[in-house]
Amino acid sequence: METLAVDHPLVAHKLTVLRDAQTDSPTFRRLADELVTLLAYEATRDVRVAETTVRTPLTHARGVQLASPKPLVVPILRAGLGMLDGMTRLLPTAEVGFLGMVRDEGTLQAETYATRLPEDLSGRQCYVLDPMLATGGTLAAAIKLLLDRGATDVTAICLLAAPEGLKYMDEAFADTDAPIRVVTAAIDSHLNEDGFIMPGLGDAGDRLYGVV
Ligand SMILES: O=P(O)(O)OC[C@H]1O[C@H](OP(=O)(O)OP(=O)(O)O)[C@H](O)[C@@H]1O
Ligand SMILES: O=c1cc[nH]c(=O)[nH]1
Ligand SMILES: [Mg+2]
Repeated sequence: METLAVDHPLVAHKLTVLRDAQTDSPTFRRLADELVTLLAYEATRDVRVAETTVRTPLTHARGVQLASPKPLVVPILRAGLGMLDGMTRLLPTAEVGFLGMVRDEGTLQAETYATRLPEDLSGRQCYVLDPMLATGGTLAAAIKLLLDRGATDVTAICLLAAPEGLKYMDEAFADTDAPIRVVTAAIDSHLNEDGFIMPGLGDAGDRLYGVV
């Protein structure tokens, strides 16, 4: 598995405001959206394109367009939904599938409660959106599901990742041939005893949408 922590002053600035406990929900949503677009720029570096030609006002020019089959973007509900607009702004022609997953806050085990994905993902590049990679249980389960349906490579975009979760993912996909990537704004220090990322930003879903 490949991990990229994006080193850019604008990414660091937006992440700092997201971490701030004083940041309200509307500001949190806007910054998460902006941050995803910056991360998506790096995450889509290997997106498949096909050569094409266009007619300029003067002559012809060679260029590229997104290749078929189109990439699939998969936000993991609920918090990943806060990253969808920022991603599709950069990849407007991508298709979108949905995965609903929730982590049991006692056992830290992820459970899938909704799946709305194409049955066959053969040849598809997939981009999974989830702001928090904590133990890695949620993201690993989501990526396995996509690989089982034939996805050829999977890139996860996360706002924050914990070293424990990255190690778990590394081990989970050690024998997988398909390229797996994690692109994140930062790798934090550790998980606390409740499985929260430290220093982190708290519960991303609650900060985006409120406590349920
Ligand atoms: O790496 P893990 O230890 O599996 O934890 C990370 C998961 O926890 C959060 O979701 P949560 O279960 O809080 O659901 P929500 O998005 O509905 O708030 C987060 O958005 C990830 O999906
Ligand atoms: O720190 C964490 C860990 C899991 N889920 C979150 O929203 N935040
Ligand atoms: Mg949550």
